[in-house]
Amino acid sequence: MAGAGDLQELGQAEGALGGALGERAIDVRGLRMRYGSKCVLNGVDFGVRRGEVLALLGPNGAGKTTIIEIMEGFRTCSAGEVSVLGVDPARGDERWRARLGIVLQSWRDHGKWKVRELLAQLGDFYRPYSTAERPRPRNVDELIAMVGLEQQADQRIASLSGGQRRRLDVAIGIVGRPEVLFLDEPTVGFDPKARRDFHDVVHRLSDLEDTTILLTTHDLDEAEKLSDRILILAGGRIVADGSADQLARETEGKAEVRWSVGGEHYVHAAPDAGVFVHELFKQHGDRVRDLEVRRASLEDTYMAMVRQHEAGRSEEAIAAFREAGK
Ligand SMILES: Nc1ncnc2c1ncn2[C@@H]1O[C@H](COP(=O)(O)OP(=O)(O)OP(=O)(O)O)[C@@H](O)[C@H]1O
Repeated sequence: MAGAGDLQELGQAEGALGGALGERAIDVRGLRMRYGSKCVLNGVDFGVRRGEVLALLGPNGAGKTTIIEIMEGFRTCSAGEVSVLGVDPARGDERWRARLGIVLQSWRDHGKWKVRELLAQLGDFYRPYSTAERPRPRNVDELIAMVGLEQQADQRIASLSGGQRRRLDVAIGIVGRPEVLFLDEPTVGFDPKARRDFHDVVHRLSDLEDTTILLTTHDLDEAEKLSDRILILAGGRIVADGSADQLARETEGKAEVRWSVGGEHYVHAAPDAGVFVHELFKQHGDRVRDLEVRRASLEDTYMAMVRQHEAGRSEEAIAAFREAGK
């Protein structure tokens, strides 16, 4: 039977290319979670390398927040092994916690505080855990500029707009210069400029500070732009694991080829667009015009995987994914 363990091997092979397995910041094996009689996670395996940006995708209720909360130590899993920075989150102490950054979905109100005051206050928690490599906390003014809240720095939090509060959430998540950052739907409520600024922050954190980032999002375009690797969670299992390009290539999705000959327009879905286009030119030569090849997008891949799962065919989807990846 093809299972998430096989996909894990795929992830490991990929991980081995980018860095030694020992450099993993997060390791999850055989993770299971039940709420009462309801099984939400049914054997989840994956690893995340240091400095890697990983996007966790999946339909509403798939268990993404549950995974993140287990890794943060907020929830205890029903079974399996989880290691974050070499520590089981259920046993993580304050020193371990100070190495993490967390941006949750729900907003915890500190309405009476001013932006700068709150960040300075929260930053103090990290001061004892400062190292030469990671000075903690981050300078508050630099942080405020990083998330674009300069104009609101001395404003009360209760008076911020929804998007500005979300920027503050991100600032709170990174004030301690975390080694691992968890972002649960970080850009909900962001306008396009805030979204782009946030993408710059993520790239800066991973490229310049080697921060490992695990984020959940429903925005596939964002997942593709931000992450080195994407996991798709459905039916309590990881059903796909790879870069956006790999997922698009390795799913059974077909590329769409469009062209015209003698003024007539044609479209054809081809599993191997290269072979098809070669045949097309063999047949029609330079009479082929307006040639366009569109490979399966991440959205196509995502929809295909989730649809197969919903039709009760996730085993088949995993097997097809593995087969295509050989
Ligand atoms: N404390 C809880 N008690 C019982 N069931 C819960 C609890 N928390 C989550 N669940 C259930 O577990 C499932 C997974 O929830 P979770 O919030 O992890 O999903 P998600 O993938 O983050 O969803 P979304 O995309 O909607 O944020 C859901 O069916 C949810 O109803």
